[in-house]
Amino acid sequence: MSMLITGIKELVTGDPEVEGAITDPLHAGLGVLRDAAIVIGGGGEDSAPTVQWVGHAAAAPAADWAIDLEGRSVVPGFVDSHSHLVFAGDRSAEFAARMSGTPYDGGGIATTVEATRSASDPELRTLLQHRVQEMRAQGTTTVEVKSGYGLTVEDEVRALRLAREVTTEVTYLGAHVVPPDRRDAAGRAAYLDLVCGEMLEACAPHARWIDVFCEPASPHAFDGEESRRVLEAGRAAGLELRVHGNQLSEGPGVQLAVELGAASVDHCTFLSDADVEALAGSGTVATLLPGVEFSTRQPYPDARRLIGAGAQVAIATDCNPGTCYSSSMPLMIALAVREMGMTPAEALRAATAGGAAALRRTDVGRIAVGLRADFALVDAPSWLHIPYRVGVPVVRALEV
Ligand SMILES: N=CN[C@@H](CCC(=O)O)C(=O)O
Ligand SMILES: [Zn+2]
Repeated sequence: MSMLITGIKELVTGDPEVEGAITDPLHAGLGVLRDAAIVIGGGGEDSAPTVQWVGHAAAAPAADWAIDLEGRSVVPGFVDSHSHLVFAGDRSAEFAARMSGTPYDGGGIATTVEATRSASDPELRTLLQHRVQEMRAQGTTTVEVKSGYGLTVEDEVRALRLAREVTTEVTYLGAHVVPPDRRDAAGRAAYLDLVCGEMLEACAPHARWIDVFCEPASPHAFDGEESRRVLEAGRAAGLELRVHGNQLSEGPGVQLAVELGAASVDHCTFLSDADVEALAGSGTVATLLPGVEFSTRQPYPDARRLIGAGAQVAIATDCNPGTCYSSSMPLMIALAVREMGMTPAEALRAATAGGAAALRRTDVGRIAVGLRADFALVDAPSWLHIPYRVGVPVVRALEV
């Protein structure tokens, strides 16, 4: 069975080469078709429908069924390549303190670890499912989910098992922080042994990725050498690499990520010229998390400097209880445009194809023949309404 989706005022394909795409600078890199249609087909119990045809509505082939979007717009489903959705507890008071000047240093993570360990599986599952639904309701169709609020073998495995119920993009983050009861030198060394040994062995079968919070400026996180050890152990266990780097200060995270061939280094708030240069010539995506800067009152990363140098950029929510409790990719797009100087087209691309690159995925982030039918519906005549109508729920995942 095939279905024709027609009445699309603007269709963002993400393929700049698509025939008939608008060529002006406002739409650069997006492959936008006006008055467009899509035909999807296939799919069944175990597989999603795929795109069979994309083009101007006037040239659309017949299909078994048709739906008319009556002048709304369609974009690729957002790819949120960085989130920490498996947690319990509340840290709103920490947010309030930051708004009146208390700096973020990662110390609050311990509060979430305690609450998460105390929650039952059904409680955590319900919280996780609710957050994923919240994301879909705002246009996100692919999400990466990290562990990192368990910090024992059992609790990290549990977080990964739960994450695997909602996504294939599961990340082992035992190296989020050193647990508070292990902060002396011996305890720290023993925790690192655990993260790279028994905990890794138990977690690797449940994850695709390994991540580390590389931040020498935080007493809770890991320095360059510790991070290298974590990443190399993860790689030896068959995991692919991603890094939290350069969030609170210039540091070794970016260089390490590039050197080890990580798919992405995330935050990139404080970068040296050498960091920018390294990213520009690399296969490592710079993932920017503007909601973190919003919620921690930090300066925003310099997206123009990265884009100008030729680095590949993604944006993601980092949805977590500490630095950014927002699941909204539309808000991240708006912040990227308003606060980081990205054009609307660059921001939308970073939230779709950029996120896909950060997850090394070629099957999402674009709308093209042969790819999964993975779309978000914009209740407006133009995709530009995503940042333009900031705070208004104009975009949601399109269920087909
Ligand atoms: N910086 C490290 N981890 C998270 C924050 C976690 C938390 O504060 O609970 C982040 O990406 O910002
Ligand atoms: Zn994070």
